[in-house]
Amino acid sequence: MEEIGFLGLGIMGKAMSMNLLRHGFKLTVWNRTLSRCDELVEHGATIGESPAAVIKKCKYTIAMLSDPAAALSVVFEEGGVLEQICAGKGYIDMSTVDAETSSKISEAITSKGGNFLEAPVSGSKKPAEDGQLVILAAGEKALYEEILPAFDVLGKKSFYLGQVGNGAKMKLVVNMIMGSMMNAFSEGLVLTEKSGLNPQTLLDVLDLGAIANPMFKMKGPSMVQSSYSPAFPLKHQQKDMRLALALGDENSVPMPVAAAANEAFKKARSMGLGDLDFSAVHETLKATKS
Ligand SMILES: NC(=O)C1=CN([C@@H]2O[C@H](COP(=O)(O)OP(=O)(O)OC[C@H]3O[C@@H](n4cnc5c(N)ncnc54)[C@H](OP(=O)(O)O)[C@@H]3O)[C@@H](O)[C@H]2O)C=CC1
Ligand SMILES: O=CCCC(=O)O
Repeated sequence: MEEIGFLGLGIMGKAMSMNLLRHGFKLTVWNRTLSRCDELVEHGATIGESPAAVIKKCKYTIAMLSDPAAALSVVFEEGGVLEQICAGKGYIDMSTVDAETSSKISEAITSKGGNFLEAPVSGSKKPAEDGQLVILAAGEKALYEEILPAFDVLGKKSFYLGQVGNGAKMKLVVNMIMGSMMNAFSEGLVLTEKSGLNPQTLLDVLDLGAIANPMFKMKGPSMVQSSYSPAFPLKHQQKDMRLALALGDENSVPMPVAAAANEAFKKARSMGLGDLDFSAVHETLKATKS
């Protein structure tokens, strides 16, 4: 396949680009904090000095950026994607953003003749390292088909969901459910301890029943030990709750459970826990229930 550009080498972008390099893809990478490119260069990537320089060099460029503000700035600011995007080039934004942000980016790219696909992912650091993400793509179908060889390396399954915005919405619904579940799980763990039971026994019981799931299994033991090394930073989960609640607002869908979960994530941010794993919301519940 043609050389691929990659913008944004945070937790996910680094793991995804390492995986592409391991599978023989040629990559040109860019990150706002340029030193984060060094490890990728050691593994064979080339550095592009700006998003525009990456777009100029590569037929396809993937972005994995923190939030709507970052996704917009990489496209629209000086040295950004728009300066070099043109007919025959494809831009694939895999960041988790809202449909409005994605549509703005899509309109700008397509007005210059480029092709656009949004493709947020379900799955975190480890699935990104192992090529086990679930890809929620929407936008230009032809670009989806052209980029499938890369998606096949990055993920275990890709969904094509139709028009731009549908991938963003699906991703926000999934993360809204995940954030709500994390809060219910955390309350259960606190209640277990406060009522004199062993939280490890709760984990064993949950894992054998109807609500067993990979998130409880993976995060439970570290939450019991108050250990929150970031796989999915809490500040990004709160961003996703906020964007999902706005989607609920737009569609007149009452979401009292998600709204309460969002407040808990906001509280965690106010306690300085935003850069820890989203499971650190557990600390806020422990604090309020002691
Ligand atoms: N971590 C996870 O488990 C998952 C995350 N996601 C989503 O993927 C995206 C990336 O997440 P993750 O890798 O965890 O996040 P990180 O916080 O680790 O990385 C964020 C990236 O965005 C860049 N960035 C932030 N602001 C700007 C800006 N204004 N201009 C240019 N670049 C900017 C950062 O650059 P710099 O290094 O300079 O700060 C960094 O490369 C998010 O949208 C997140 O919601 C989706 C699935 C799972
Ligand atoms: O957006 C982050 C999702 C994390 C996960 O699916 O485990």
